Amino acid sequence: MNYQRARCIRLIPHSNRHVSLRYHSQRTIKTAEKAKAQIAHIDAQRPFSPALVDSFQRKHDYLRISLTERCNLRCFYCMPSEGVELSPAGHILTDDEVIRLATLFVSSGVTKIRLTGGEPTVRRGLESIIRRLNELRPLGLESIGMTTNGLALHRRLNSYVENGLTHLNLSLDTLDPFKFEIMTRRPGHDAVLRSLDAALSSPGLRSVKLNVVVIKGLNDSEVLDFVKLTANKNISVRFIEFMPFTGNKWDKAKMIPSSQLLDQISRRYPSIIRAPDELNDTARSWKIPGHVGSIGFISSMSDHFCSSCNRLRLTADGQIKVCLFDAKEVSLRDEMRRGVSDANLRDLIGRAVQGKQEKHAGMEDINVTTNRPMILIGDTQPRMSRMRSLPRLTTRGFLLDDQMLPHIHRRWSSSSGQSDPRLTHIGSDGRPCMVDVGSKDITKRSATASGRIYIPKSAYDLITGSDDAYGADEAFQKARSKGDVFTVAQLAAIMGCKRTPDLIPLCHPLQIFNVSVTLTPEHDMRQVSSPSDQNGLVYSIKCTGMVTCEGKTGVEMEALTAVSVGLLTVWDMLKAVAGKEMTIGEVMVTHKTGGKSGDFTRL
Ligand SMILES: Nc1nc2c(ncn2[C@@H]2O[C@H](COP(=O)(O)OP(=O)(O)OP(=O)(O)O)[C@@H](O)[C@H]2O)c(=O)[nH]1
Ligand SMILES: C[S@@+](CC[C@H](N)C(=O)[O-])C[C@H]1O[C@@H](n2cnc3c(N)ncnc32)[C@H](O)[C@@H]1O
Ligand code: SF4
Ligand code: SF4
Repeated sequence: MNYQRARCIRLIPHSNRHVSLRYHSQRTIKTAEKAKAQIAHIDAQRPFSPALVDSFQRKHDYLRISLTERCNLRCFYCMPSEGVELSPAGHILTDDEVIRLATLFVSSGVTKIRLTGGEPTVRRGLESIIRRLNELRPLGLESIGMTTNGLALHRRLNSYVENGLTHLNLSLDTLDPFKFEIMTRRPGHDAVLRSLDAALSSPGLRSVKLNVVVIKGLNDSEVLDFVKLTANKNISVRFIEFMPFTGNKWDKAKMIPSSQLLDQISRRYPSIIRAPDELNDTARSWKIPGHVGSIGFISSMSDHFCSSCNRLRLTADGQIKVCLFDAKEVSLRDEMRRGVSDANLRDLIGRAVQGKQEKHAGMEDINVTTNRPMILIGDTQPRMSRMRSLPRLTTRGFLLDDQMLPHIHRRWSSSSGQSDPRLTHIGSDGRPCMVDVGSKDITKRSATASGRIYIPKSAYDLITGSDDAYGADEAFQKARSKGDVFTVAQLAAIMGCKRTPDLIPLCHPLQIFNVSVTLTPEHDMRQVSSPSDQNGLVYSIKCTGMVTCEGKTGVEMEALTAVSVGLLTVWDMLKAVAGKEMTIGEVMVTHKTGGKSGDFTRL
């Protein structure tokens, strides 16, 4: 049975908004009431699958599909600094599985699909997925949206639109290229601006929205600059409240409530007026008379919109997630791979939807330790002035100013807890010595380090399993005969870590509790001198090592050794095919806890 949802333009202001976001004219209220009545009438005529209606009578006609866990940026608010462990390739839904599920959801009443990630544009065959989704229009699908960071969009946008993409949300948190690198931990600001231009001049797109996550002390100084963009661009700029997810160092003090931003904008633009929202929209819309575009506030934290929630999400590894903030998931992938029928699949979806909570927990109570990081779910003061304080160049080439340092970067301090440029392993006689840690307290400590080996595409394909073209090549057979690169390198890293005091002369022997090492193949656009393919992609393996112990001194040397040995092992295993082209770099401590000097995180 096909359950079709009523279709009409919904321009209903929400009723449960923060008071300062709420006022609107009597006329708008009448129009809204009329539209509501029309929707109720049409809904009554066309049944909606009960599987998509939850116990609070919310109808879920909006499906967000995460197409990948991978991303070519590393936004600090979205993923932990040590990265995320990716699902093995075989766990990710195939194109056919995505389309089968999308078809089932659309025939049950979903009218809107949004593709997200990770970064959806890094998914192979995205055009074809959009084209196949577009074929679901006769079943009731009305719009195909995508949320993207825009890094690799400008070249392919036309083709996405030709295949059926109708709505584009572009994420860009800053208009300052330096700050962009700090927030995303990658270069590429220019490319995103090019994508924005391409989107605004694409006649096929029905809407272009700009997502700006506002972080106190980082980009809140740019709010009025973003508002200015709406003067002559037909764009909706949405200011998003910073939300907590596993590993993103959320802090209430860094989140600026939407109402505060609205106050700030109203002071500069007193004539600002409330604009109609689309039904179930996450954003409250406002408009400045005379501006072509509009602005919106997504206040997920300070003033949630759960009562009108119509969203379901499908993670890249095929789990249905009924709420962004609920860690519960049900694997549709496993059932499909067991050969379940569509009817049983729909029942399973129905049971998950029935379990949906009324709303997310309060701001302080959201359990961020058990939910996924945002990247795996799919979904500050006057402009930083270089006059105020001289920017500093960090070792990774990032510019930081003094205001940002307390929020995002704690500098190392010496064992005495004071900032001290003295070399602790050189004694007063100028000779090498170990640091006497006898008087220090035993504390629980951890350190995470990471590093990267850049490799050519052919080697990347070989170890990630997409190397059919090289199957017969002797050098490749030799490299392969050494075994699974990832497993061997992981073991080598763990063993290397345990030998740290034998390798580094003045290191203390420590009793290590745990060593965890991950190796992640990545390909993305970078400005490094490593060889890239014809699309400008650079291929690398990132090694991350986390070590914990209880002791009188830290384990950062152990974490660094683990990473270095892991990367050297990848080199050894690949040298037959890529020896002269590989580069090892970016070895650094990214996170540290415990000890007198306290916690440290490097962005
Ligand atoms: N609480 C909550 N916030 C959400 C949800 N989906 C998206 N958001 C918020 O909306 C922001 C922008 O997400 P987008 O991917 O652009 O999606 P959207 O705003 O729903 O997109 P539209 O289809 O244009 O309404 C995210 O950063 C979240 O803050 C949701 O289901 N629940
Ligand atoms: C997870 S991303 C995935 C799609 C794509 N990679 C992108 O960045 O647009 C979807 C949206 O979530 C937003 N987001 C990520 N982490 C967030 C957080 N902690 N709080 C609020 N929004 C967040 C991003 O800014 C982006 O607009
Ligand atoms: S917000 Fe988007 S671009 Fe940034 S790390 Fe997350 S998935 Fe990638
Ligand atoms: S928090 Fe959950 S219930 Fe609330 S709007 Fe988001 S997905 Fe819907």
